[in-house]
Amino acid sequence: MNEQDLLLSSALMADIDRAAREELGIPGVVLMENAGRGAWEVLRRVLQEEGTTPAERKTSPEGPLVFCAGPGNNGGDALVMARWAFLEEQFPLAVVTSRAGLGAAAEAQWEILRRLGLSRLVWEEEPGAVRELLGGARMIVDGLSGTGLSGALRGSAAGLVEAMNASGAPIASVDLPSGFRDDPDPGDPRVRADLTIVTGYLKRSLFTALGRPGAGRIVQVDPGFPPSLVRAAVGSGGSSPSQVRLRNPRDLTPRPVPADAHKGVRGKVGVVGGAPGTGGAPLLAGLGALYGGAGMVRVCTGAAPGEGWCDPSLMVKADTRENRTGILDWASALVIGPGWTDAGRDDLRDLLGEARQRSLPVVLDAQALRLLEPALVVESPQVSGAEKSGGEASLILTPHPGELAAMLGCTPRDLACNPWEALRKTAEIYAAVVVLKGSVTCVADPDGRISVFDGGCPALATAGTGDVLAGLAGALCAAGTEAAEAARTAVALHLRAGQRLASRAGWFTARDLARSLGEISGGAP
Ligand SMILES: NC(=O)C1=CN([C@@H]2O[C@H](COP(=O)(O)OP(=O)(O)OC[C@H]3O[C@@H](n4cnc5c(N)ncnc54)[C@H](OP(=O)(O)O)[C@@H]3O)[C@@H](O)[C@H]2O)[C@@H](O)CC1
Ligand SMILES: [K+]
Repeated sequence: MNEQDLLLSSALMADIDRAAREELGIPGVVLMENAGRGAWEVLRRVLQEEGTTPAERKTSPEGPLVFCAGPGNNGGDALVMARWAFLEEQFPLAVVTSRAGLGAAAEAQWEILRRLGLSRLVWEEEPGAVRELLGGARMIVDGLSGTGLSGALRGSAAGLVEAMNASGAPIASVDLPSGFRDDPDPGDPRVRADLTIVTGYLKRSLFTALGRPGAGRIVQVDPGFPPSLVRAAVGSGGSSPSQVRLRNPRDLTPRPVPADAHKGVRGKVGVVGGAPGTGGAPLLAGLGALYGGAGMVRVCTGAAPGEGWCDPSLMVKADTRENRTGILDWASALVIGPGWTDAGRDDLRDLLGEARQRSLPVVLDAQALRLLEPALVVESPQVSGAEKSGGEASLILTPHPGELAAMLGCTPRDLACNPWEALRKTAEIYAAVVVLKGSVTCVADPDGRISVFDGGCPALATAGTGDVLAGLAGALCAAGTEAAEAARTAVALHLRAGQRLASRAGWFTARDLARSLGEISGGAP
């Protein structure tokens, strides 16, 4: 399976599944066998690894693997897994189905198990016995629903999901944690999985703010889809608007700096922000830029002199009209917004306009995103990118979900459920690169591509880390990297620095993060 990093909607995955069967004539039972056997091999490896079960789950080492199957092909996959587990004779196991009547493919798989001598419990008929079984499971395999779910899980399956979550046993979901769908509601019943074994391509619902915490570790198996099908479905060019890809942070590194590069050629970053009480933010952005390789950083701050002072390497000036003009003439990229509040709003809008006129790359962060008002209505068809963007200069927006929601007139909850179209439209309409920050961070290009970065850690969600990111993106732009690549590289380096610090030192501050960034972007091993 090529294109392994593509994130697809469940609906598109179901289309590809159908095309494999109907257009290419690959029997569904073959795909199911490949999916189920591959998923079992993943699960067996996980069971054999030491300490893979999360501490908060109770494990019953001698307990059975409980395979829970729904009526569809997702249930069929789980029953194929049960067969391979049974044939290996290593693990005690039990089978549960949500209801007695199954669809044809799942029924065929159950019939094989029945003839092999296995029995099953039916949730609808014996809920008490099923609860008891689940409570003593070594691991629950969740095959209630996958890409075929329509609407929120209802009826017996919803009840079984609740019982699985309440059991306290670890859960491995097949393809998707049951209940996941393309357009979910936060209140949907859904499995909270420790491991998700994806059959086929990765699904977008796993990488939203709502979905990611409930998917656990994500592993892919290939049921044998011809890659031509997915290429035909999403477009083989790099700019298809429907392309959402998972990126490995290790694949993105800053451009090498020549050994003789002096500070003048490594880029000059100007930071404008700060207000009384939030003086640390622009300085942290400045540090992010310095540790990201900028040769020089100037900060214009509206905070009181000395407030948040953190490093003598930063050239700090008061935020006056004169100093702003000076920074415009001097900088090779600007970061506008860290720690800024509303004071002098028109002035700052002028600064943004002037920077854009001069084709100076700009990173717009925090409250300064409001300079892009009037509020954008995402659906608004009459607003073209050219009218809104005001030129070709590169613009990077770095909102958190609350800030993006305010720009779009939606709620953070909407973005948590399904951010893809909102992100794509925002990038297109502003002709900007949009970095939506979170435990999963997404970078949307104006041409419609979205890069997804997984693996955020709680320590990265600490005050000031976003300022460091904005400064780093500014440094990469100042060094001549194109805006989208600069934003993606900044997110990747920021994530790696955070992961590295968290594994070494646990909690950390934004200032520590900036330093760690220096090690990584400077090429320390
Ligand atoms: N693509 C691939 O790579 C391959 C796909 N494969 C696998 O197939 C999976 C897709 O299978 P699928 O299409 O049969 O649907 P699935 O996810 O089992 O769930 C739907 C079932 O649940 C039911 N149901 C529906 N809505 C409901 C609701 N709101 N509340 C309650 N119940 C609801 C509905 O039954 P109904 O109630 O309509 O009788 C239906 O039977 C996919 O995720 C992957 O695991 C592999 O085998 C091969 C390679
Ligand atoms: K499932």
